[in-house]
Amino acid sequence: MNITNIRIQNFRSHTDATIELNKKSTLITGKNGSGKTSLLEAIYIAIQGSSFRSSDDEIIKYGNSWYRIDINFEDDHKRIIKFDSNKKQSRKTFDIDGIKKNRLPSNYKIPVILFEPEDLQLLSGSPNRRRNFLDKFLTQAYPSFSISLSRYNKALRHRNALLKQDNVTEDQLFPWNLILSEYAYEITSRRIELIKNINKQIKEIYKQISGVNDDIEIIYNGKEITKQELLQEFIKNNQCDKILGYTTIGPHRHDFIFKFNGRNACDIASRGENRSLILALKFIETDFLADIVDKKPIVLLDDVFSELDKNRQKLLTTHFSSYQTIITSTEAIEVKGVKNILLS
Ligand SMILES: Nc1ncnc2c1ncn2[C@@H]1O[C@H](COP(=O)(O)OP(=O)(O)OP(=O)(O)O)[C@@H](O)[C@H]1O
Repeated sequence: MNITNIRIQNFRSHTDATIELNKKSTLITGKNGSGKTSLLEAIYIAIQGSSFRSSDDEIIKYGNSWYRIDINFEDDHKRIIKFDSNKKQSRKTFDIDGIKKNRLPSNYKIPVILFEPEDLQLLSGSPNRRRNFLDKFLTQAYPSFSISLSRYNKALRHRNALLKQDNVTEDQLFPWNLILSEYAYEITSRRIELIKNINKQIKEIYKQISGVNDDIEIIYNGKEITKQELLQEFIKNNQCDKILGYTTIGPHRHDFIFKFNGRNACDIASRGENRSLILALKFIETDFLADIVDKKPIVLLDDVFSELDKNRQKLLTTHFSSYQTIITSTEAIEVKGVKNILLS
C-alpha cells in the first residue's frame, strides 16, 4: 500500500506541512534541523503505531498540547493519528478509514525498513543493539516471534526478581526455568535461521554495494539445542544465578559478530565498509520481509547518502526502486525516477 501524501500538524518543528510522495522514491532535502527526520518519524508512527526515537509527548511542537498526522494511501485508504496531552492525561487515537482505535492493531501495521544513522553503531555498539536488530527483523516477519519474546522477557523478570530474594528454592525456580526454556528455544532457533539466511546472501550483496569481493560472515554465539537441553542448562545455572542475582544464560545474553575476511569487522572495518555492511543488511531485510509478509515494506532511509559516492547513491536508490522509498539528505541528487522535495 503506497502512501500518496502526508500532512503533519504541531509535529516537532512543523506547524502544518504537507508533502506529496512519489510512488517509488522521494528524496526530502533541507538544511540541518529543517525537519526531515521528523517527516520520516510521522510516516513511521502512521504505519507502525509509535515513534522510533521518542515518546509522543516529546513530539508535540513546543508550546502546544496536541499533534496530528493525516496520511493518505492509494485506493483511498486514509489514517488520522491524533495525540492530545494535558496535565491530567494523554490520549492517542488512530482513525483508520473511519474506524477509531486507541492503538494501531498489528494487522494494520505496514512493514517498514528504517535506516537511521545510529544503525552505524551496530558493529561496535552494545550487544543489546545487535539483539534488537535481529529481534525487530523477526518481529516484523513472524508475529508469533514478538509474543514469544515478550513472554520470555516477562518470565525473565520474574526469575530475576526471585533470584534477588534470600533462600529461594530450586522448586520456586523450576516453573520459570520451564517457561524460559520453551521461549528461549523459539527465539534462538529463529535467530539462527535468520543468520543462516543472511550469511547466504551478504557476500554477494556487499559486493554489489562496495564493488569489492570481501569475505563476510555473521557468527552468532547462541547454540542450536533442544528445549530439554535448554531446561537442563537453566537448572544447572540455578546456583550461580542465585549468587549473582540474575539469569546468566539465555538469548538475552547472546551476541553476534561480523567476520570480515576472517577478522572481527568491529576491529578492522573502515567507516565506508561499515556503512556498506549495514546497507547490505537493510537490502537483505527488505527482500526477506517482502517475501514473507503479504504487504510490501515501505523503506525509510535517514541521512543514508553521507560518505557514499555518487555511484553508490544511485545504486542504493535503484536497489530499492521496487519499494516505496523515502530518503532524507542535506543535498539533492539527480537520479531518474526520484522526486526531490526541498524543505525550507
Ligand atoms: N517537540 C519539538 N517542538 C519543536 N521543535 C522540535 C521538537 N523536537 C525537536 N524539534 C526541533 O525540530 C528540528 C527538526 O528536527 P529533525 O530531526 O527533523 O531535523 P533534520 O532536518 O532531520 O535535521 P538533520 O539534518 O540535522 O538530521 C530540530 O531543530 C529540533 O531541535
